[in-house]
Amino acid sequence: MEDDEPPQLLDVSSPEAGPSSPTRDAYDRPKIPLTLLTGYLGAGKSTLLDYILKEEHGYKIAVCMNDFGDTTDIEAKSLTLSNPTSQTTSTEFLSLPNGCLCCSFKDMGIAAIEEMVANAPGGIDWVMVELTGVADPGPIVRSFWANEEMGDLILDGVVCVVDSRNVLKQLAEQREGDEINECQKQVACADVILLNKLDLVTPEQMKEVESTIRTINPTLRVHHTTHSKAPLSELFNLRAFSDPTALTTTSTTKPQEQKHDHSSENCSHPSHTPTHTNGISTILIPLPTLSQRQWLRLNEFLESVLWDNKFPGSKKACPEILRSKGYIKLDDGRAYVLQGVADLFELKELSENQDKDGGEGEGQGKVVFIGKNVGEEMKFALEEFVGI
Ligand SMILES: Nc1nc2c(ncn2[C@@H]2O[C@H](COP(=O)(O)OP(=O)(O)OP(=O)(O)O)[C@@H](O)[C@H]2O)c(=O)[nH]1
Repeated sequence: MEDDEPPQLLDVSSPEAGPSSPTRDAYDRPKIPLTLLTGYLGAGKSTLLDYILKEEHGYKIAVCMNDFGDTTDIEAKSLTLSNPTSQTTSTEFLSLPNGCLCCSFKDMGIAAIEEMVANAPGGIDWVMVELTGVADPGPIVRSFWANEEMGDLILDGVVCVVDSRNVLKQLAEQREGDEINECQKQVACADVILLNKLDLVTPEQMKEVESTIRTINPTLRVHHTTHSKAPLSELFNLRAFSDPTALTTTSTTKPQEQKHDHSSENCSHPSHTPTHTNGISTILIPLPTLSQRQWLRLNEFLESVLWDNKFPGSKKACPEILRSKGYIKLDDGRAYVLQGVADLFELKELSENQDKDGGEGEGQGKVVFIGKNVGEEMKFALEEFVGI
């Protein structure tokens, strides 16, 4: 997108979405969608929030930031505009001219965020929570997701901003005991990546960055940005934890493009052979239509691998899984989508409509595991245990 081009305001695929329906229910449930924002130190997270807080996009977004650090100008402006006579310097809670709310976020628990949203003047359409640059998003994603049943928020997706100039170096940073580093975890856990600082890399460097990022996480939607300027429609309504098309909509959007581009150059699909990058690897296991028995065996396999960290029926430890996704078809016509973050996973049955909406490639069942040293062993073990 060009600098002076207005952002795309609404996701037309989501008729409920929009500024005219502030209490809309994006999931047919009275819950407020929440986006987690990750990215390594200096990648451009605050720049993205700054952009969102200033743009006229029509959403009432509550933005929870780690601190107001780089946004003192917003703070000053909003305080002046909302209450010109006020001398207050409070940075607890700011109402911005475009309807957004901004709050300082330090060790703020989910309950506190929910309370803040419930008490927000005029209501809130969306919540964005920025994590620190060195945060491992896995446990945080897991907590928000686990809280959904009981809470008022629903996790829409994880957006990760990447400094395209430095990310290869950051991904390669060694940690004690060959641990997966934070940058790798952030990429592995993301649903959408902004390959930011496009102005600081050559097209060849960008290509290398994108291919490395996709090797770590082949299920990503990728946007190339400068100063984190991505249309909200590309960041919101991802339904990453409930969307049957999550595995088939990987795409790249370059700044001048408004729509997903599925050309072979820009669209990457998960590889069937494991791909390794700095200790993180990914495997896609194609699944045939499963019988009832095979379906139960698959459930057992997932429980053993994700909960007990073992291959079923064996004492052998299996690789640490950071993220799992899948689409499973049964021979009785049912279809399920698998979403997993670390040991937490969910198999959600798709309604006929959702399944029809699955888009290209939904006919092929598959499971994708992203984790440390995930290899063919995982594929062989699953195939043998499930009997496919
Ligand atoms: N040249 C260039 N600079 C950028 C771009 N995006 C952000 N920056 C600059 O990069 C620096 C870091 O950006 P921030 O938005 O503060 O990064 P952050 O991810 O919030 O950083 P932490 O809070 O340290 O985790 C700032 O000086 C931004 O102005 C870009 O696309 N191009």
